[in-house]
Amino acid sequence: MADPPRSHAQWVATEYSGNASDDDARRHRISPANRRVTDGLMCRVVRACHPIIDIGLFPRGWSFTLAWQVHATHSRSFVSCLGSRLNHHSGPYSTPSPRRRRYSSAQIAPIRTSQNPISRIIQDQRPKRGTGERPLILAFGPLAGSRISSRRVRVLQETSPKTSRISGFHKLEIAERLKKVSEFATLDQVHVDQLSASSNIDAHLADHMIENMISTIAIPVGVATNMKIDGRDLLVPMATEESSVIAAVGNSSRQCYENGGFTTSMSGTQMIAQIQLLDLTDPATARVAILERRSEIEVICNECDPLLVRFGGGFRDLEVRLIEAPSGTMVITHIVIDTKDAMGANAVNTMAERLAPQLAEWTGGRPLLRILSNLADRRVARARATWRCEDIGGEAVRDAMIAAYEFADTDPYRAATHNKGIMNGVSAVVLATGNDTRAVEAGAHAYAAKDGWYRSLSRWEVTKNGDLSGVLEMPMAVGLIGGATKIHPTARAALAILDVDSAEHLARIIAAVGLAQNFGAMKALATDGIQKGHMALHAQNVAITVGATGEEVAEVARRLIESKSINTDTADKLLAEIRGA
Ligand SMILES: CC(C)(COP(=O)([O-])OP(=O)([O-])OC[C@H]1O[C@@H](n2cnc3c(N)ncnc32)[C@H](O)[C@@H]1OP(=O)([O-])[O-])[C@@H](O)C(=O)NCCC(=O)NCCSC(=O)C[C@@](C)(O)CC(=O)[O-]
Ligand SMILES: NC(=O)C1=CN([C@@H]2O[C@H](COP(=O)(O)OP(=O)(O)OC[C@H]3O[C@@H](n4cnc5c(N)ncnc54)[C@H](O)[C@@H]3O)[C@@H](O)[C@H]2O)C=CC1
Repeated sequence: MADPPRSHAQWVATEYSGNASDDDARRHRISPANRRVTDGLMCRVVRACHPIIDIGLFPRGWSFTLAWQVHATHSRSFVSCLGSRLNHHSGPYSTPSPRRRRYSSAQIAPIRTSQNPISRIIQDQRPKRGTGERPLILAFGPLAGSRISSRRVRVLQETSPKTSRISGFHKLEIAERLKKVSEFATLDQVHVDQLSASSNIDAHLADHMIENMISTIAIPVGVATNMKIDGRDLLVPMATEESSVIAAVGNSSRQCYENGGFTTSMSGTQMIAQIQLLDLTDPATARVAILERRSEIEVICNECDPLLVRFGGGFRDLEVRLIEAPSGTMVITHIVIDTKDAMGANAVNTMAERLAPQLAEWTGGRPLLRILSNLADRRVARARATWRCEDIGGEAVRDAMIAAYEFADTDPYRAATHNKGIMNGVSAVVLATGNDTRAVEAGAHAYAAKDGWYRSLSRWEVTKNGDLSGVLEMPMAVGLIGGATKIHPTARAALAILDVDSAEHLARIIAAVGLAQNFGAMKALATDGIQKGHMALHAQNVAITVGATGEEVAEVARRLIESKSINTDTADKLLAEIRGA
């Protein structure tokens, strides 16, 4: 077999034969079971032969031809080993039989095709006219598991061979990157224009914020009204793509506004970084040896970030835990750092990396991971509010909401959705202020499981006056310094609307929004159901989906709500009516 060319990708094919009867083979081609089997086979092959891309499976009679793309980076031995692996993995659709053909690696040969290898293979494998058989074409890699339509086949023919291996992509200008993406994905001009459009963040700033940047995506920012937090009236900016989220916060806050709104507090602004030590024969001794070095550790950590120390932050505490793992006992050191107005991930990661070699020297252990924990349980924001029974619709509503809460607190299936509702509010403020949504979300869900099972982040009770009281406590690692908070102009503007003077202040506001959101969703669910309010607001999106523009949007939405059938079919008809079609 010839070496694969070093400059471009090429297609290589081999043929597989099953020992199934012709009837079975015919069934193979049409049955979902076979689809699963062949998909499974190919998944394993793909895994085994990574980084192959674009594998096609083409039935011919009762045999299959596999074709895959080989790249310049693939060595001859790599290509050769494919054969044995494919043979090895071909079991699931072939029962043992002498009739089964097995292919040695030597029999795998590049298909000699000119410019259209895929089209050639497809033609080769197409059943004869008049047999009534339709070729089944399964694609893998970029088209994983899909049955390729003739249009997709055309696209494949036109664009293959294509590769995602683009060295130096990050060094290109934004426009050049976009051109490459557009060629790779054969984008229509309308998509290219959309991706090139400017937004309220300068493209060059965005290019510095992330890697391989080609565009920006604008998420609507709204403000929640009616919020009174710790006696102060606030408008809270929220960035979200979901309708009814901001309305719910305003509506919930309205209902407790006269009763004082929200009261908030916070446990502190401390973050934990973990350092993992392995290979210790005497982990208990190592643990104590580390604890003895507390003051040295404090110095090492604080020396990493004099600016943080100047702002009143720095080392606060030390914990050392022993974790039993299958490979032995791990010694896990926690450094607890007050990161003040920074979220603090970079700050504590630097300290953990600086400290790790010292821990190794003191204990003889092997340091491995050195990274913050997103379970920021030393940075818990709290919010509470009481809704007067008469302000929320009476005892029946209150009791229904308590029952809704109890469901969430005892059933993880419900708790996940309940907490998602809380995060609708939380993540929207976190995003609007340029903070790290994933960090806060990870912390929230880990905290929700802190008692050993996944439960509600909020607690709801009936007060002695018969009112409804809600409490939310959750880790809130957000900052005013660092990350995107200082550099994203929209985040800066959002922080200006909030007029917050510390990360703690911001975290407390976010907790209040989370509680308001939770109240709104629970009340809707326990009374009218979510669709009434949510879908009424979502109706505008449905109108836009079917092509309504300008004033048509509100009109189609209005008629959709009236019709009580908020879906695209109805919207289509209503739009046609409005346009007099
Ligand atoms: C949607 C509402 C607020 C309607 O509630 P409503 O009582 O019909 O509203 P209203 O028209 O009587 O207005 C009352 C107030 O709501 C606000 N409001 C009302 N409409 C707007 C609007 N267009 N834009 C901005 N604010 C609005 C506004 O504050 C207004 O006061 P006003 O300004 O008139 O003095 C209510 O039904 C609600 O809160 N529903 C819950 C919505 C929700 O949770 N959405 C999230 C998406 S669903 C989800 O993802 C989470 C979930 C539900 O699965 C979580 C879970 O399961 O727990
Ligand atoms: N698992 C995770 O959550 C991870 C998150 N990140 C990212 O880390 C970034 C946040 O890291 P940071 O350390 O906050 O950012 P940063 O390193 O940009 O800024 C923090 C630094 O700002 C200085 N500073 C100035 N004024 C300060 C004040 N008043 N209070 C506190 N520090 C002050 C301090 O030197 C401090 O170390 C986010 O972008 C996050 O997405 C990074 C790694 C992991």
